[in-house]
Amino acid sequence: MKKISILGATGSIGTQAIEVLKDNPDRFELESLSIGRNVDGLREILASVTPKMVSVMDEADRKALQSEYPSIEFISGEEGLLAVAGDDSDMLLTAIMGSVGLGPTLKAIKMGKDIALANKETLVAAGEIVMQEAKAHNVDILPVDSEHSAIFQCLRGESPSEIKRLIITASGGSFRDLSRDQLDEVTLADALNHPNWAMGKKITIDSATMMNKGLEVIEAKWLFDLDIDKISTLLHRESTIHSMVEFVDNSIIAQLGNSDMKGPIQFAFSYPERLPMDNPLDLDTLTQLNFKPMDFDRFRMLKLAYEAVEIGGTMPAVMNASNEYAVDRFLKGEISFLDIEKIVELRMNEHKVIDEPDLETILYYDEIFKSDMR
Ligand SMILES: NC(=O)C1=CN([C@@H]2O[C@H](COP(=O)(O)OP(=O)(O)OC[C@H]3O[C@@H](n4cnc5c(N)ncnc54)[C@H](OP(=O)(O)O)[C@@H]3O)[C@@H](O)[C@H]2O)C=CC1
Ligand SMILES: CC(=O)[C@@H](O)[C@H](O)COP(=O)(O)O
Ligand SMILES: [Mn+2]
Repeated sequence: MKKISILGATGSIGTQAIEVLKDNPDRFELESLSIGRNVDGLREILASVTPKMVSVMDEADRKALQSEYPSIEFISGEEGLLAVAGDDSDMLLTAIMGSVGLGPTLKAIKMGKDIALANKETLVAAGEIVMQEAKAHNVDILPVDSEHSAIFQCLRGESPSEIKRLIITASGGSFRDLSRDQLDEVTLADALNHPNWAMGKKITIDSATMMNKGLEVIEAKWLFDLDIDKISTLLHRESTIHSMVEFVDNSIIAQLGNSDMKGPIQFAFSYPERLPMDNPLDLDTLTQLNFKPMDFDRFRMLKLAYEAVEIGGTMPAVMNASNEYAVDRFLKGEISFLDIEKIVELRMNEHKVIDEPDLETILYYDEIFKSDMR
């Protein structure tokens, strides 16, 4: 029995992960979990599973929940996230949103736990440090992000030296059929309407700005240890091909599936085995697969991400933190859609890069650029 813990259990990935655990009760056991502030969502989870420990964001929630569920240990704040990361499980699913996942992920790695990684912001902010620690502690980082799970599957049994390039597919997001001029008028509700995937709010906005693809390009660089010029993107509106790998002999291997994250989550949990699943892709009704070259003038956030990774040092962390800051303000209705891009670009331009930053330096800039403090 594999013991699994979840950071971000009330979210889109977290709730689907709990479904996967419940679908496979003879294989996986939930050890502990964290949530933020969605206490009703937590109550729904606790109606069908009983973890040993639960971390919540606020102390007031912890106190109330502790009296409601006396058999579960409740902890709060950052200490709570670190306690879940440091528990007795074999694997940690990082389904928390944002770079707040970095500290707990490193803690779990140092404890020798394998990581099922959904939280891409962690690798964008500190990919080099995280991958070095994983190597030092002999820990597997198993991708949950659909594109990276696809690439991971395409690369099974292949030699890294024979990779010509990764081809990360992009749906184009909520505004893919609009010109840049038309983006002046778009609303939050429009932005949250992803054409193919039901996901949390922050990643849905990232998909609409194409920053999601930027984060994914950087995530792929670290996960697969490749130079950035071997990582390409391609518009593919159906999201049926989750991603592809082109090899030196021009062969292209793709992984296909429905827009259902239970597949990548379950594969990360069961790897190297595959377990049966429902919801197969129906090839009989799949009539078309469309492809279009990426348009870097239309989707400038993706260009910024390539620039950030080329510059290196603290720049990817600064880009990520600035994006978290701007998306949060857009979600609160404080800025317009195009302001997200303006803020990220402005903050990146202002930043004096520190080369080869240590963890403390990354955390320092992460905090500053995620706030109004700078
Ligand atoms: N959704 C998807 O299909 C995919 C998501 N990902 C990545 O997975 C991660 C999670 O995404 P998603 O599930 O969509 O996000 P959601 O917003 O749906 O869920 C986020 C989870 O993290 C918790 N959380 C958020 N901020 C904090 C915080 N500061 N402290 C403690 N807990 C916090 C939330 O708690 P609460 O709600 O209780 O406040 C919730 O449980 C992201 O990094 C995303 O990029 C990657 C690929 C696909
Ligand atoms: C499900 C998943 O992995 C998301 O990251 C998804 O890929 C978003 O799609 P786009 O960013 O291509 O719109
Ligand atoms: Mn993805």
